[in-house]
Amino acid sequence: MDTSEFVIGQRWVSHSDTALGLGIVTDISGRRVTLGFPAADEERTYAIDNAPLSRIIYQIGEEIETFDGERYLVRAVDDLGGVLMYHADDGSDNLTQISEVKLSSLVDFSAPHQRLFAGQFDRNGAFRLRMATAQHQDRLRASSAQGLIGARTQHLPHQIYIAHEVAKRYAPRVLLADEVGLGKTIEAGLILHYQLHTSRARRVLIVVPDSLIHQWLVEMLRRFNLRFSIIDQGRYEAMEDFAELPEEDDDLADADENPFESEQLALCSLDFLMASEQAQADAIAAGWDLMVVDEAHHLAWSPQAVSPEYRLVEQLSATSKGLLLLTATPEQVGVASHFARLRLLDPARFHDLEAFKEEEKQYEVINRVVSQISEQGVTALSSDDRNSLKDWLGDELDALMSAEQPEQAVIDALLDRHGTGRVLFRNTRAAIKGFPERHPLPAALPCPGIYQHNDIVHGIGGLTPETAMEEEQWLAEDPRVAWLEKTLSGLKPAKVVVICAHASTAMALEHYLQLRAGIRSAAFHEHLSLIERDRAAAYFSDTEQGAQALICSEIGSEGRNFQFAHHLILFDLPANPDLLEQRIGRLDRIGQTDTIDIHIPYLQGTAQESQYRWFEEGLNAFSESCSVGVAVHEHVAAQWQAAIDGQIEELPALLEASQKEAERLRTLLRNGRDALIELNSCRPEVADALISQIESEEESARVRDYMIEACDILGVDVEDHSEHADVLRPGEQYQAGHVTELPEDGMTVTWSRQQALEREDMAFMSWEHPLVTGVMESVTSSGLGKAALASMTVKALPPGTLLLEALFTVHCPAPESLQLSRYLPVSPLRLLVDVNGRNLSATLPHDRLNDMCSNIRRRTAQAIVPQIRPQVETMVDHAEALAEPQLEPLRTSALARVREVFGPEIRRLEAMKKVNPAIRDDEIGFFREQLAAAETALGQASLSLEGIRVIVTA
Ligand SMILES: Nc1ncnc2c1ncn2[C@@H]1O[C@H](COP(=O)(O)OP(=O)(O)OP(=O)(O)O)[C@@H](O)[C@H]1O
Repeated sequence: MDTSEFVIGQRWVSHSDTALGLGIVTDISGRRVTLGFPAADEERTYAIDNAPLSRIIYQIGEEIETFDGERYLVRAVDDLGGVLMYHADDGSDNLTQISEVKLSSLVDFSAPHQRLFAGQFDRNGAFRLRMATAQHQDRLRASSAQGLIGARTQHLPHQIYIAHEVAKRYAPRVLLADEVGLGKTIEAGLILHYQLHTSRARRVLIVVPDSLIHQWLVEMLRRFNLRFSIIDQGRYEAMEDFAELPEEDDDLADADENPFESEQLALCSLDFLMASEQAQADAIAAGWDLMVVDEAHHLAWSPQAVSPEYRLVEQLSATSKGLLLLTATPEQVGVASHFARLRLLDPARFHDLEAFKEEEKQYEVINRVVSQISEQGVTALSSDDRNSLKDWLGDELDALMSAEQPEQAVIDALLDRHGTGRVLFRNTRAAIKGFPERHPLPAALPCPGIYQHNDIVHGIGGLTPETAMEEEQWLAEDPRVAWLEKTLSGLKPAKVVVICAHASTAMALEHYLQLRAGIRSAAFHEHLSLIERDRAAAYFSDTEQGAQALICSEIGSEGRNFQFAHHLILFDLPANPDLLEQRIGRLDRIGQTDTIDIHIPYLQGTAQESQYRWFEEGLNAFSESCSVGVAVHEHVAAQWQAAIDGQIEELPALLEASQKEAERLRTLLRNGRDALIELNSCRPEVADALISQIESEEESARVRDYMIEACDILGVDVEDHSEHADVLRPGEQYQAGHVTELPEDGMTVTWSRQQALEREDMAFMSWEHPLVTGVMESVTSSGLGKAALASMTVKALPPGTLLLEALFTVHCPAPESLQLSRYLPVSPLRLLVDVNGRNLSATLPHDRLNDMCSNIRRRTAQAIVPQIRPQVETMVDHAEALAEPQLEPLRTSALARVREVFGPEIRRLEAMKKVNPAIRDDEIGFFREQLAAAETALGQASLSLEGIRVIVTA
């Protein structure tokens, strides 16, 4: 660089530190030049020979801005002794003279060629990364697997189906009611992940029982990378401590005034909310996009009595757009409560309990017609059935019959428009198959004198007679205690879950086993703090040093994962059959590999024996999951009470009546409601197609290849760990701003889903891991790789020939929630042109060019750029001219796709509304608004130049 190039007053930019802004030459002495950088309030001195500086000269037609913020268009440029004078237009054809000295120091060279001319160009690899990022983002956003690839879960069809079906809805409001242990938490997690990943939701509240807080926190993080914050009493107390700080710390206290507002992803327990009016008010005031309530059977409701829990969730759900209720036993507290939960989801549809009950009676007929259609086709229907169809589907039937696949169209319409199809999903073990057997092992024990003497072995209390006695006494004399000790010793070292109804029983048993019998055990009950409970569960799950037995009160029968154990001891039996199912469900869940032994000690001639026999012989509830227990109980309530009260002679009649009623209900449900719900809860062909799509996404486009290249460019060291696994660590050239999720001490990652399922200590690097999405977003939104210079040797081209490789993407300013990328993908368009405007894109594809290009030394490149500027500008013009005609077809097909998706959806919802008020007005309104907004946004779409690589032949 020649000294004479620098003149005081000139504007230059540092390409090694662009954040300094536009510098001004303030001093030249000897072989050194000094620049002031007003934007950064800094001064720097450089050796003239190798100053990393580029001269900034605006061209005719470009916009300039003065330091006082006025903007002008350059019309002419004069060189006055080395300092430029711009003749600029203020937009009203008034020409003003502006010396470059007066230019604003805040410069943003956003156009790729401006960056190139300002010396802000990168090496070849950065351009390649930019191109690859655009291509991957484009493919991923258009994929139906989007939102479902990031979870560390096995692909189970029933879960993937539900997740996809629910997550794609606007503000979904559904009841996830799979049988115990089939993965409702996972389904909810998948839905949350999808909605958050696609920006359909941002604020989420999860409400669960106290005992499940930690499990949810961990599951959301390790499986879905979702970081929830727990809001509990401790958080409020910490806020009070802040409030007492001196005044200058007030901001800190204010910021946290409503913790539900300051968290985007909040997790709290229903018990805590019930105990704190302040927390209730805060949670309601905060407003949510999506709320999840686990173990929703606790929300009891009847027309006469509404539980406080129900009332609270009702208020909360009114402030949340979406709502996911989870329960394995929807009818545990009766059909009225089940109806009331549906009412929470959709008050317009479920407003009348009696009408709901009446409607359920129709299900059998609907199911019969559905089966007939799927077996024989629509045309084979009898005229009676056709008339019924007409009644159910109204005028819409004709349109459905002329659909491409009329059978499927009619069945879909029936499932959609009738019953609980849209809001209720329930998968059963019977439908999913592959679950291990359950093996009941009863142990009849003599009733001890202490109980007989007090006559406390009958009635509901007779199920837990020990609670009426002194602890010392029953521990010594209740034969179940000695039996328990012996059974546990006999099963050693197998892990055993012991469940009893009351905390006092669990505590006494655990002390006894630990201290007197020397059996390693842990207690799990409501009198322990959350941390103590988690510690107990962790001690139990430890395979080497852990406890053999976990003695739980009833709170251990909900939600917890104990499938690594194969033995369950029911120290007593619950009165409610659904509670029995919940207890067994701790072991009988996804991941259970062995037959489950259910040990049932009971005292002969007492309520315990009647209850055991009722469950076993009346309901067959030990060997098989029983969904009709509560309904059967309602039917035989008087006989059951008599048997429990000690009228043993009533037992045979009770058992017979229960068997009959259970059979009748099972047949009814199999033919009616359950069949319809099952059809709606998993369509295997849709689920399989989705899974194939996810798998091919995982297999075809290798996230590892992409990330290895990104790591190389962003200064992250990649160390081989083992097959499928690497260790990522910040390296010497680490660009932290692009890799925000990488911890300082690095992380071990696996690229294989299978390994991720086995090795929880490794992060699962999928296309949806935050580290990967973070890198992609950062590459696209930053200037990295926007401009590059490369050299290439090709015999056919004379040295010094210039080529320009350009990357265009479609730019469509619209809210992310519109999801326009699904219809108008960024559609990366790559063009290769020469100075004469020849389109060489097909002759030299990107990959081939990559192999041929090599980097140019930075100093050489800096010297070349000013010389080739006019040719580069010409080539950019050529590329833009070639790109422009490609926009219209993209826009037209995007518009067609938007209409294709929204149009039928709106028509369908409108048709449904005529026969079924399940459809909310805001849902239809939402789709209409989305369509209108999408059409407007698409009209404004444009092509934007996102990157250039200038290639100079050598
Ligand atoms: N797709 C999956 N991949 C891996 N593990 C899974 C998957 N689905 C479920 N599991 C595991 O199976 C167990 C049961 O799942 P989950 O807790 O979601 O069931 P649930 O239906 O909510 O149970 P409950 O009715 O007891 O509340 C958990 O340990 C969960 O981690």
